[in-house]
Amino acid sequence: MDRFIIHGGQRLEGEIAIGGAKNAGLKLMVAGLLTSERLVLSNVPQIADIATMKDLLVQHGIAVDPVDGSTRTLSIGGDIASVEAPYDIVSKMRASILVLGPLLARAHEARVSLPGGCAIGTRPVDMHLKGLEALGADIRLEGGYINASAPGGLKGDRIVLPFASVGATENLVMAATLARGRTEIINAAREPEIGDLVVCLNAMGARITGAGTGTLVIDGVDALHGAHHRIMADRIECGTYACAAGITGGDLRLVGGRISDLGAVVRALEEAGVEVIGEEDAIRVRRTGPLRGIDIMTEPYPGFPTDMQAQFMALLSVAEGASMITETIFENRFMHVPELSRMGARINVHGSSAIIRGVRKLSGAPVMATDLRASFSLILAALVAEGETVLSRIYHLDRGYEGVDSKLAAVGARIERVGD
Ligand SMILES: CC(=O)N[C@H]1[C@@H](OP(=O)(O)OP(=O)(O)OC[C@H]2O[C@@H](n3ccc(=O)[nH]c3=O)[C@H](O)[C@@H]2O)O[C@H](CO)[C@@H](O)[C@@H]1O
Ligand SMILES: C=C(OP(=O)(O)O)C(=O)O
Repeated sequence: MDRFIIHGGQRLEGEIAIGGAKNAGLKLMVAGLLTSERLVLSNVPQIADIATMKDLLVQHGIAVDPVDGSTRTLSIGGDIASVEAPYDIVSKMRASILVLGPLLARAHEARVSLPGGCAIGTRPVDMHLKGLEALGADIRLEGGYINASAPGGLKGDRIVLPFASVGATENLVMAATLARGRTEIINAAREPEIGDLVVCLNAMGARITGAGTGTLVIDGVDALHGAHHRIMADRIECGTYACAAGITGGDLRLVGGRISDLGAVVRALEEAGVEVIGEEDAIRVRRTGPLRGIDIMTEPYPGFPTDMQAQFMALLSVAEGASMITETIFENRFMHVPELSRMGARINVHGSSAIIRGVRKLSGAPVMATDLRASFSLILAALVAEGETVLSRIYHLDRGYEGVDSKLAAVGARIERVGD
């Protein structure tokens, strides 16, 4: 298993290219299930989750072909040969559950493994299932699988989500594109990745309005057709490297990053003493003064994203004064705390809140990645720690960050990937 060896103390300066968004790209690939024509996606990030999604689509009989020899552009489409999403793929990547709605919509049946919990929480899928039932699906849980069918096709309805779930909104919006009549999703999630999905679905012939608001209205159509779509820039990758500039007192241009997608992250950076400047097709992030402690609460978009919580925990570990971070989205998303503490951070967790008392310095240590964002928080801490940090289990990072070592090394970090 590969590890990162990081020597702290370097100020980061230069440019980092922000790639296509994992959390948009995965759902956009799934949208390829909705048409027999080709959906061509560009700006595809080269990360493990995208490769897993390719395996899943291929298992359904859908072709996923590189365009002009490059896997940065994928041509997706074909006839559905199997409606089963097996346990070995779904257990690797929870976003696999998103094939359920599209399979039901196009093939009128689906057999999808239940994803189960993961390191950050139990993550049930009850809202996905109830919403699909409202659209007329018959759903039975058997042997760890969701067996779903809608022999006469899905039928539009009004669905009120009890919580603005990103995945449930995406599953239902995709299912509703091919349902008969009108579907309304009330309390829909407003994350920019859903907006990106809606743009693509509409380019494929869907009729969806309300993206970015809490109500999505979908008028079903008989069939979707092929389209070309460029995957939006990854706002979480962008926010993560913004934290790298902030924690090292550096100056980074994050090329391709969009300030409007960062929302509450910009405010939090500024309050903490990090300057954020929007440029044409880039965001410049720099810090010249001290880092200041702040309070953060994670919330659905446009609130502060849970996917940036761990990175801010690292940043605030070396800020002046105390900070409080409250995690409201996932019940177990503080696994980075014991690892950051091993590097000298002073953090106490009380239920869903963590109190962080800033320290003057962190020290390098052997630490372990536990999930995707937690892993990056340890890299951020390592960038300013005295001495050497060895980060193991970096397969978590490979799920969602492309070329972490090369991107960081190019702006001055001392980071090296080593195998066993
Ligand atoms: C691949 C992808 O895009 N993942 C993102 C997506 O995950 P995901 O789509 O899984 O997140 P959700 O918004 O659905 O989950 C939010 C909360 O709702 C709960 N819930 C969700 C569905 C359901 O049927 N029942 C239920 O109780 C979850 O357990 C969690 O506590 O949004 C999260 C919240 O912004 C991000 O952290 C993830 O990075
Ligand atoms: C939690 C995340 O992803 P997933 O929903 O795929 O686990 C994430 O991207 O931080």
